[in-house]
Amino acid sequence: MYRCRNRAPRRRPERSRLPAPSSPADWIWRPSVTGSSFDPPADLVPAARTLFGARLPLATEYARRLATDGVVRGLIGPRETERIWDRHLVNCAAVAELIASEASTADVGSGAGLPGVVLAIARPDLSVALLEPLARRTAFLSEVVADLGLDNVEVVRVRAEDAVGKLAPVDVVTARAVAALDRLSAWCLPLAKVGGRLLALKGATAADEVAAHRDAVARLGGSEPVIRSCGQGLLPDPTTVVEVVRDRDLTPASKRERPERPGRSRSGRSRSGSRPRRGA
Ligand SMILES: C[S@@+](CC[C@H](N)C(=O)[O-])C[C@H]1O[C@@H](n2cnc3c(N)ncnc32)[C@H](O)[C@@H]1O
Repeated sequence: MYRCRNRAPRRRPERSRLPAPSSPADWIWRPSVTGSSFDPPADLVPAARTLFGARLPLATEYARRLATDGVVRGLIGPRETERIWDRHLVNCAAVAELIASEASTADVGSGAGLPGVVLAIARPDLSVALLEPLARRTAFLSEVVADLGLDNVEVVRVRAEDAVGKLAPVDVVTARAVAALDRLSAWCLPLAKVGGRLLALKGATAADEVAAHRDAVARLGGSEPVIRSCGQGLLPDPTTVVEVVRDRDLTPASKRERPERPGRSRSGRSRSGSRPRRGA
């Protein structure tokens, strides 16, 4: 059952094997250059400046939200607070180098906003739809998007497989830690335009996943997966991404988005609200 966003936040993280969040005073931070404990650690400042530019303060505010609210509300593990910047912010922002300017994107299984919110901060030219089925997470995402003033982001509470035909096909679908490559391709490729791409942030399992699932990806209308490394020369630990191009449209006609006829809404009513005349 979904929680009401007005209720007191749950105190324990979702995975019960994780310890309960400690108080902010117990969090371990690497040295900061400007004195705020939520700033990037000194060794990541050059990368953070390159990736976020003038929007670095927004990224820092997002880091603060993840490390405070995000932990208290069980959206991110308490141990993640000490690696918010390397494992989450710069790691996700590095993927922006694979995305063309002004692209439309959808982040499937966005969770607390990774990588979608990070990409929206780093790249205000993108439009970003955050797709997430769990109400508690979409509540957090909506608050963050409003508080950070991210006007290039839309939060959509939906399962990826139910979004086909409801969301206009996008140039790029991103996903991190959501599903294995075969299931991910089944969910994500139908959300991309033909010629659009799935960028799956995969880490060390990338090569094994490609070997295990390339046939399934081809059957789902995807290209041969290519492994990309993002943030080379910038990050101590570059981000590994599996890229799949949507080669073919295998979406059943019944699930495709139906373009509106000029002057008519989908209900069959004209924009003025009257029913079309027979034979008109
Ligand atoms: C392990 S979390 C990863 C969250 C985030 N991407 C990250 O890297 O921190 C997986 C997320 O996928 C979401 N998810 C699971 N099944 C999904 C589906 N069918 N469609 C969209 N999201 C889904 C979950 O609700 C959850 O938020």
